[in-house]
Amino acid sequence: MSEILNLQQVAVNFDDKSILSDIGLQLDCGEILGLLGPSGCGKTTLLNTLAGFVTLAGGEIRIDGDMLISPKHNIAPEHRHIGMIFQDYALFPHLTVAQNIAFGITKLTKSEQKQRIDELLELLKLTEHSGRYPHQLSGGQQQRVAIARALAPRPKLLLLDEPFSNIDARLRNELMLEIRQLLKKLQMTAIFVTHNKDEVFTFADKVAVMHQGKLLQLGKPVEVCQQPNCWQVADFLQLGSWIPYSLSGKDLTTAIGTLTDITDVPKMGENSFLLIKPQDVEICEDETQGHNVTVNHISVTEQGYHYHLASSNAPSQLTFDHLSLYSPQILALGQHLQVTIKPHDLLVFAKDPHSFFDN
Ligand SMILES: Nc1ncnc2c1ncn2[C@@H]1O[C@H](COP(=O)(O)OP(=O)(O)OP(=O)(O)O)[C@@H](O)[C@H]1O
Repeated sequence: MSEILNLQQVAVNFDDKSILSDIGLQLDCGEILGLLGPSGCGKTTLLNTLAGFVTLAGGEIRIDGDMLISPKHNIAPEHRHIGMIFQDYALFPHLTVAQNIAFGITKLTKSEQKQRIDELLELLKLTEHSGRYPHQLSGGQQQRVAIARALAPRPKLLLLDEPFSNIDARLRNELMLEIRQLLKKLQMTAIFVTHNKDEVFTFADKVAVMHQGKLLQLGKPVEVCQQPNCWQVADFLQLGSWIPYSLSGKDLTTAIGTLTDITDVPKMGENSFLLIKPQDVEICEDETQGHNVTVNHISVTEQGYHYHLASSNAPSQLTFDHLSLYSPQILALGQHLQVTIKPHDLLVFAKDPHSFFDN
């Protein structure tokens, strides 16, 4: 598959302050990338840099192989063949749906314009709304118009800044699936920004997790979930709970049990914690064993209950106050119980004292 986008060591500064540094990523034709990360990490700045609204301080961007953008060689936004969809859609309020879509294709002949507009109206199920103004449309319909307008000039890359944040939760999933199918049908390469990990898993082929202007991890959603490469990625994606542990030979001990004969013994560094995913914890049915945790919060989920557990009776260096357990079983607040860790591939990370989730 041909490469549409290649970024090497991209850097951006605002007022001499580094906002993006050492960003490298590649996208093949038709791939959809979800950009994820905490507020202020630089997601929108990266989209604006690709679109040409922000200039590079370092590195290079290559679009479709032959277009090279670097600090010494800038290319104006209108010549980059990139379509952008803003969070508030930025439709022209005084233009109809059809006129909004026509905005970027005025160089085509009138009949070519009409053919392209009709095609897009049909593709985005807007035909019956073509004469309406943006204020006469729902949020979802306005978003379709924004997508149609961005697709009209046949861009090589589509950028979407939080495309689903203004859509009510009930329609969001349906719309995400529909737009994903549309982009796939058109073999359109796209990058979208989101705060929501569920959107990434529904909409993206690849996920890029950013933190403080850097790209921490890039990969398929399933890879990033199963093998997060650092504490920030695992924690931002809320992959599990962090509990302390101690190591003795091949035995790894926690407040909820010891895993023996660990072959891949994780190195214990300062501030290292074990990541426990909800599927790694199970309740021991044998009540004669006593208890090692207490239920200190309960929330209801579609599948059952989400319990927050705190360790009880553990030596002080192994205590924890938050371990997630999902179960259909009904437990009471304050109830003591015994849980164990199922043997699994251990994920151990050092906690960064300055990371965003500590604030
Ligand atoms: N025009 C600007 N001038 C100076 N600093 C800016 C400018 N635009 C953004 N920044 C700073 O750059 C950093 C990254 O901002 P950006 O909007 O790209 O983050 P983001 O990840 O998209 O955040 P959010 O998720 O909240 O939209 C922030 O610290 C922000 O304050």
